[in-house]
Amino acid sequence: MFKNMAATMPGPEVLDCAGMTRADAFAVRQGVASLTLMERAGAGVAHAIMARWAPRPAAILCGPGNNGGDGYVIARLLRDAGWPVTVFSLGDVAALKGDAAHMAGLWTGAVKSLDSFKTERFALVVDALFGAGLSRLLDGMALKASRSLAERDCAVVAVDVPSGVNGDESGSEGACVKADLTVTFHRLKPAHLFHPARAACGEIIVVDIGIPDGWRQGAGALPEIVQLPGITLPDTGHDRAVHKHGKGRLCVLAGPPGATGAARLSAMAGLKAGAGLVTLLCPPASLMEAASASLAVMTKSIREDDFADTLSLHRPGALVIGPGAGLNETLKARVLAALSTGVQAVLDADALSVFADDPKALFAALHDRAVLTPHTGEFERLFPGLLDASASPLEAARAGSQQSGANVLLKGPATVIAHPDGRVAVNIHASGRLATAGSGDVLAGIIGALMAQGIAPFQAARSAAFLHGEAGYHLPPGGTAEDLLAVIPAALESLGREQERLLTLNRLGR
Ligand SMILES: NC(=O)C1=CN([C@@H]2O[C@H](COP(=O)(O)OP(=O)(O)OC[C@H]3O[C@@H](n4cnc5c(N)ncnc54)[C@H](OP(=O)(O)O)[C@@H]3O)[C@@H](O)[C@H]2O)[C@@H](O)CC1
Ligand SMILES: Nc1ncnc2c1ncn2[C@@H]1O[C@H](COP(=O)(O)OP(=O)(O)O)[C@@H](O)[C@H]1O
Ligand SMILES: [K+]
Repeated sequence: MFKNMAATMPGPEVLDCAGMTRADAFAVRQGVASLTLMERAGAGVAHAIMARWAPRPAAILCGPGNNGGDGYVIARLLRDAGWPVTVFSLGDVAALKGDAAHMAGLWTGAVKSLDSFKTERFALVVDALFGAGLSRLLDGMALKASRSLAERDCAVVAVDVPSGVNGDESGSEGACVKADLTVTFHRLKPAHLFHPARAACGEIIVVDIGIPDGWRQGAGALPEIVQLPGITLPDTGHDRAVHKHGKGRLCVLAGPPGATGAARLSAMAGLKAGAGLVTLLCPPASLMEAASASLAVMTKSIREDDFADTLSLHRPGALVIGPGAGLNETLKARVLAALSTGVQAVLDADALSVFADDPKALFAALHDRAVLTPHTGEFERLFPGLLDASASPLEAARAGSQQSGANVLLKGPATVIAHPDGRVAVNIHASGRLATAGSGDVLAGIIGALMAQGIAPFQAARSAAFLHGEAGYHLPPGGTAEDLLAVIPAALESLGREQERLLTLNRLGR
């Protein structure tokens, strides 16, 4: 079920271009020659190619900077391994500087102008035109080459990033190369995580180029990829010394009649994710609908005006508020009342959208015991323009969390979880089968359940995103949100088993 790239990653952090430059400079200060880093980078790409394809006519497209320098290393190593290699250069080879000039000097074959590059003569093309710090849109020969690659069915391998993609950015105004394989160095960059840039990368490999330990010094809190060893799962063992009230009480606010399905999904997800007791708090008119469709989930009728009192009566460890709740003033008042009690809360869907006209009123009441779970549309309503103004969802979620004072979980194929203190995590362990109505309601319930079981909100959100993602891999084709509920126990079981295996390996020192 672990169908992501975690297995090929040397470490969980995400580095932006500035961070990569700092790590590079650190390595050089520690005595690692930058030429050595470039040789290892090129070797990493050449080995990745040879592991996937038998020798075939290959074109290496080299740009004017160090990305092009890597290209000359790749050309030399492939040729030494018996590959028929042709090198094309964007610009004059004599104009290359530093390490790139040195590596070009070690290439003893011919160098043709990129202008003469024709895809139909090659079965594999290495894109070493521009690296992660792309400074402007592709144009001229580079644009022409990227277009011709898109028209032909040859394998394309991008060095560091597909040219046209900036490593810090999730998207670009302009054209970019579409790669089958992208080989990057040391750590993933934001562009490798978020669509549409991610879609241009194809398979992604991270190559260790030997930057010495210590490169993190002074880097601050780096965003990290959520990985199994770092998540906290509910205790689902057979220990008999437990009571349902000790396993976490979760409350979920139900919506008006005809719209209770979303809250019921959250509530059921809460039980499946290990909460001992889950109560749907129902407006009186919804009670029968909610009760008749729920067995293990409890239902309670609540009065119109005293939500804080309702919460003090039920004393939940956590509250989920928003799924199918209805956009009205009552919901606004209930969200603010809940926040004023300090209860740990997941604010989802309508609980976010209802503040579209006055997000500051929400922000003034928020605290770090709350988790906001917007998809991009809801995020835009709370933080107008922030996504567009940010290089990637990673930056947007970080800024949103700092503006609002709450944990923010920004949903998508890669989900970002940000804490107001600056910590950021990205979950990429998720199946596209999660793109089905109601799957976000299930996620909200899982987060609430983990918080109700005593897991701190940021950690609960990270862990829930990973568990929800794992459940997605257990979904059969055509699986709905109801099916997603049904596979949460299997997801818990497989993650628990894998975590146990990793712990055992760790104890054995392997
Ligand atoms: N850091 C490390 O540890 C390691 C890094 N390594 C490698 O180095 C790569 C980064 O190298 P880099 O900084 O030289 O950048 P790269 O893109 O090759 O060249 C910039 C040049 O391109 C130009 N230019 C930019 N956009 C353009 C456009 N659209 N159209 C036309 N021109 C454009 C730009 O021009 P300027 O903006 O200055 O006018 C400048 O001249 C990195 O991705 C990795 O592969 C490895 O060796 C391992 C160790
Ligand atoms: N293509 C995808 N790959 C992985 N996860 C996805 C994808 N599309 C959506 N998801 C996940 O599915 C959930 C959808 O939530 P949401 O947009 O709130 O849907 P709904 O409101 O219907 O419940 C989120 O957790 C999101 O991260
Ligand atoms: K490239």
